[in-house]
Amino acid sequence: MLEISKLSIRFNRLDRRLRQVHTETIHNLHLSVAAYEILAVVGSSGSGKSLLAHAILGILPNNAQVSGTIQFKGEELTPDRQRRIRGKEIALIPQSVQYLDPLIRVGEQVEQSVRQGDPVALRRKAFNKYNLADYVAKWFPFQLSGGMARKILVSTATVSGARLFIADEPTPGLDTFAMTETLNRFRQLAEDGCAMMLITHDIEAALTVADRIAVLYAGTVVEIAQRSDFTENGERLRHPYTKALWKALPGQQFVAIPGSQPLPDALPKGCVFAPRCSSATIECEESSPEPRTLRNGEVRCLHAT
Ligand SMILES: Nc1ncnc2c1ncn2[C@@H]1O[C@H](COP(=O)(O)OP(=O)(O)OP(=O)(O)O)[C@@H](O)[C@H]1O
Ligand code: NI
Repeated sequence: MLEISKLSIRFNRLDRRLRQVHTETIHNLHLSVAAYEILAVVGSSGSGKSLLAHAILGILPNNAQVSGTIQFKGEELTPDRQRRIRGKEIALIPQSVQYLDPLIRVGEQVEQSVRQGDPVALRRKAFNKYNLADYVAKWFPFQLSGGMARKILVSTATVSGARLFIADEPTPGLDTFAMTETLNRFRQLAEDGCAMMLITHDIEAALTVADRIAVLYAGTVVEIAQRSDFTENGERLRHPYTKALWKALPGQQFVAIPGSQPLPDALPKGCVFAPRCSSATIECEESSPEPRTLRNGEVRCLHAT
């Protein structure tokens, strides 16, 4: 349903001496999501998750320069097409609850995004699925708790009848029940034939529902793995960063890797992970590896086997 290839995003700005400087925040990124599938995109803060979501929807800031191609249902997503199908065929569940209009009652906001069918009935059904009382529909966003506001954002997207959903960190602020409800709702949508992209830094949540996991690091996808690859010591994982993420989980060895993700304006020349990688060689420092297929997944590492 969605096919992204060679996506790069650069920001142009003027420096203190009024010279144009470019920072590349997403580099040569490849990704696809199919109908009936939940693809999780995991990565730490600043790895480019929200920018990726905004690029797909065509809502990047004006000073962003995009290259590469994004296809939706086999056809290129041009800015014009993005405008036409945004909120209709492709729905965003945004990261920030500030996307709710503060002056419109929340029930009405959900109803406004219905394209087909009875808006009130569909809104009621969505509220019902989420244990939101019907009177909440009359509330304004400021009256909602953080978790309720998230449920409203998810409801707004799900009543739209979209086929591709992009959920940017949909679970923070939700209690365990509400989180399970949300993730089950995504599973249901996938079973109905939708394509779901679940963006999160919570790898454990991702592993409870996703079919495949794309790991984002410093603006590029370093690995695409199957959920079943996250097992035992992580021998089935392909990239050293993914293995480190897996080992860092509380249920595993709970050991963090030293160092931090490089910032977009201080990227290493070669592999983005080389400075933190214990198996890095001179080749890794010299050139950035291209993504390649490996054991039913993808990896961007010279030494992965
Ligand atoms: N408008 C902008 N101009 C310049 N750089 C930007 C802009 N928006 C984002 N960036 C940079 O792009 C990088 C990726 O940002 P992004 O918001 O996509 O991260 P993220 O993975 O969603 O992080 P988080 O988990 O904190 O939401 C960051 O280094 C950020 O500083
Ligand atoms: Ni984000």
